[in-house]
Amino acid sequence: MLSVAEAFSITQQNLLSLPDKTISLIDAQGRVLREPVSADRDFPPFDRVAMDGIAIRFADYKARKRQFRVVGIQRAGQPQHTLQEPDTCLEVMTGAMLPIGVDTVIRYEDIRITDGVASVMIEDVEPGQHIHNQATDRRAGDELLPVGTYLGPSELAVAASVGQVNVMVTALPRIALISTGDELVDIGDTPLPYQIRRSNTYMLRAALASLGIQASLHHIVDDEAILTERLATLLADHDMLILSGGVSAGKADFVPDVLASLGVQKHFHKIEQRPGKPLWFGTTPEKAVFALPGNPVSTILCAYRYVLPYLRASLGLTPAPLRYAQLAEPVTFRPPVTYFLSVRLTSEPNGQTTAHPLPGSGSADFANLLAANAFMELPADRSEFSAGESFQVWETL
Ligand SMILES: Nc1nc2c(c(=O)[nH]1)N[C@H]1C(S)=C(S)[C@@H](COP(=O)(O)OP(=O)(O)OC[C@H]3O[C@@H](n4cnc5c(N)ncnc54)[C@H](O)[C@@H]3O)O[C@H]1N2
Ligand code: MOO
Ligand SMILES: [Mg+2]
Repeated sequence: MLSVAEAFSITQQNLLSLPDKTISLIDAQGRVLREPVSADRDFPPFDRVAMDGIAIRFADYKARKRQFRVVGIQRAGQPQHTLQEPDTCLEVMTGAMLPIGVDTVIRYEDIRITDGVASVMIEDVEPGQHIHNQATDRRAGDELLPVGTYLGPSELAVAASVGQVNVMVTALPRIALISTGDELVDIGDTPLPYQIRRSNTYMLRAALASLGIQASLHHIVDDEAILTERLATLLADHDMLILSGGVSAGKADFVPDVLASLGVQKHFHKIEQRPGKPLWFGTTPEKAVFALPGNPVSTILCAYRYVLPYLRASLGLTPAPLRYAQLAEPVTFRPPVTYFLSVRLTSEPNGQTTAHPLPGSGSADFANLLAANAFMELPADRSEFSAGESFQVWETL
């Protein structure tokens, strides 16, 4: 059976190849950039006044001059003015171009203007103060957003400022989320004693929404012929299928055989891990299929540990930064497989992240996920884990 690292690496070597798409910047929140965005002008594009007040020649101030006749006003959004005569000043507004002939700004709070003459009240004026000089931050032509950038609020602001009305991003994959199982009824139905409402596909849809993906929801009963027919259609209409249930050893666990019969090449089935051991992954030349174990804790673990990193990489995003936390209490886990322990992460005043174990009652105990907010990955080659030891965590945000 495969280790977690081996299974993960197989998924990452068989990514979806997704086309580029040009979309309006207003719709680009959460998308992944496919062409670099560069500065069309310097940042800032001119010597920019940074405080409301007056602009003077520092040489006048240095020569003990403290009173300046106000000869005009330079507002933001106006062409650049010029200060002609010595011992005069211009009022200047934040965001305006610094006028020609001045080099220092003094705030309104530090002057008094009486009868058109500004008197400087402070003695610590520095040359060039309160001016945000042209090109201090970035230069015209600098690459601002490389390919693979996730477009969040700051990135969209920068793209907007350089005139990117449209951006080229990775097209989102069309994904079908499919629950399987005769015991599962619609959430609007009242289950009979031997039935439950399906929940995994709702959980998966929410997890995928973090990447901007709106997956469709489907349900298929445990009938091999029906499963074959429905999966054939869903496969034809989507880039990726994510199934839940029907991948273990039961009499109704038809999913692996049906996927094989549809020409989906199996890359692996089963990983040395708990929960989520029966995870199945396969591809066709253009599509991918993850068949996740049906127990809800297994489903979500496999989604966050394999499926989301797979989608991130397929979209061209850099991997999410690794996260670690310190165990709050000792943990014992005997089987020689990787144990994904449900934990609640808390952040300490010293900056450390602590993981409080919430083992729950097994991989069907999805109510336990309400208190937990991450899985801690405890390595397979040990069974004792001490308080204070640090291990990788996968947040289930
Ligand atoms: N003899 C063995 N039995 C089992 C093994 C094994 O290795 N040998 N593996 C166990 C493990 S581990 C898991 S995990 C489960 C995986 O089962 P399946 O993927 O085949 O899933 P099902 O049998 O269809 O269902 C399992 C469980 O999950 C519930 N479920 C399924 N889908 C949903 C859904 N959409 N929403 C909510 N709950 C769902 C289902 O009702 C079952 O209770 O197998 C073990 N058995
Ligand atoms: O993988 Mo199963 O999730 O241990 O119950
Ligand atoms: Mg089963």
